Amino acid sequence: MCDRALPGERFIGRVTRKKGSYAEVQKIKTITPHDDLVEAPCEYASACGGCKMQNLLYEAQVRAKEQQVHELVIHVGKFSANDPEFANVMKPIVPCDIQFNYRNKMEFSFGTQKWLPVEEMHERQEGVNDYALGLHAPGFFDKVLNVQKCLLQSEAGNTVLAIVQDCWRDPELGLSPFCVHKHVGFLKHLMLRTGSDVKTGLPELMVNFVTSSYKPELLKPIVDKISSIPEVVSIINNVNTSVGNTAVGEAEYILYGKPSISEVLRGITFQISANSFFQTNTYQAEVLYRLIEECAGLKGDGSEVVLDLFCGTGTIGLTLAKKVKHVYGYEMVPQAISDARQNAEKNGISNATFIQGDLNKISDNFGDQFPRPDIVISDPNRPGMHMKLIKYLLKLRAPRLIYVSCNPATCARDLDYLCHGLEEKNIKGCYKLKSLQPIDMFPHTPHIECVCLLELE
Ligand SMILES: C[S@@+](CC[C@H](N)C(=O)[O-])C[C@H]1O[C@@H](n2cnc3c(N)ncnc32)[C@H](O)[C@@H]1O
Repeated sequence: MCDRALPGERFIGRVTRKKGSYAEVQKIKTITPHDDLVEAPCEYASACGGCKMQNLLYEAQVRAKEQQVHELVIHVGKFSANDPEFANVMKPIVPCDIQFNYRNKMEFSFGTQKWLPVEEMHERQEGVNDYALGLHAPGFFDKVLNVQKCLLQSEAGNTVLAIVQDCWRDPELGLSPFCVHKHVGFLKHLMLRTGSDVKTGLPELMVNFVTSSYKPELLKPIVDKISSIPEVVSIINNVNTSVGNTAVGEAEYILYGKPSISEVLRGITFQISANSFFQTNTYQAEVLYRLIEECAGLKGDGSEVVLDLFCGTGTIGLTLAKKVKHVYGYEMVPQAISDARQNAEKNGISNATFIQGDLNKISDNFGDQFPRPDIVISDPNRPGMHMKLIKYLLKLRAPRLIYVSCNPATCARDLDYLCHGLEEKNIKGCYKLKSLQPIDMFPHTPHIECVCLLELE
């Protein structure tokens, strides 16, 4: 593993960590650059931890992602490339047609220590504050790269960011960034979410200030400025009094406008509140959900039961609900469950039930609340599925299982358990991998999404 090394590039590196056949390498000098090297359009690309592949031609980015999925499926998933069916199973990656302004959510941090590249260190002045608003420098929880603009977020998001950048350091406002070492200061994060007005289709924006205490009078001057932007329909204040620096607050206040924004996916309208999960690339989520529906192979006669695991705000299940008998969704975050129920109601969907629960801690009676599903959709976050859930699914033996994953490494591991079992734990696999479709949801970043179809053997 080497940060910022491009696939195919030849370079000199220093091994910084080694364990068995795994090594971490720090790049020192490029010998032969990658053939598809391009100039990154973003001025922060070389320092920001987000777009690590922006200096690689987009076509080469997706080729590299596809290759990575292939290798993981073979080495971690233990599927054989010599199997004549393997080539049919592995589908070519679906690229994203929109490579900039695609993110509907950005979380910027306020920091007391601005991160500067070595060549700009001399600009630092004694006694002058070093405050920053932007993205964490890779590997530093306390240093923030100051950014004026992010090419991945919406234009409206960049307008708000520019206004906040313009005024938040003004001493007259009395605002201070939260210091992660001393645990003092007020402003923790600025979260920007973009949705779209259901009637007009125009962008609508939620601005969420995460602060260490509730002092609306301190935010009022900034709130007054940004609420004048027509796209801004919601300004929220999440208060997080803990010493931790997460963006989720224990209390939420509305400073302006609505408590949530909306977005339309596959004809269904979704309400999105400040802390609920929603696919971050709306354009490509439309493509992803179409692929999931194709994999589901629904009969369309309203006879099938779908179990939607890790359902978030119910998006996948709700887009299928009109064609099936019933959807049962499971999710850990109570706010997401409440959004899912409201989303069902607002769209006139009465055949969907959403249940809050931790899928890492399922008990022996898990499953008593729903009939045996015809189709299971599982969309866990990066750590993948807990062994308890995998054992449950192997016992449940639903005819079709669609595994949606944002981490091909844990996806390959879980596919191995589901298809090949785990001998040392006496677990027998019972599924056959029918197709694995990588899809690029996040151009310029190393992230890869996969949709896998498994059928009962
Ligand atoms: C990748 S998201 C998928 C959300 C949804 N399927 C969608 O497409 O919008 C994963 C979801 O799993 C939820 N989650 C994470 N760990 C969980 C757990 N242990 N039990 C239940 N839900 C969990 C997260 O809150 C998040 O909403």
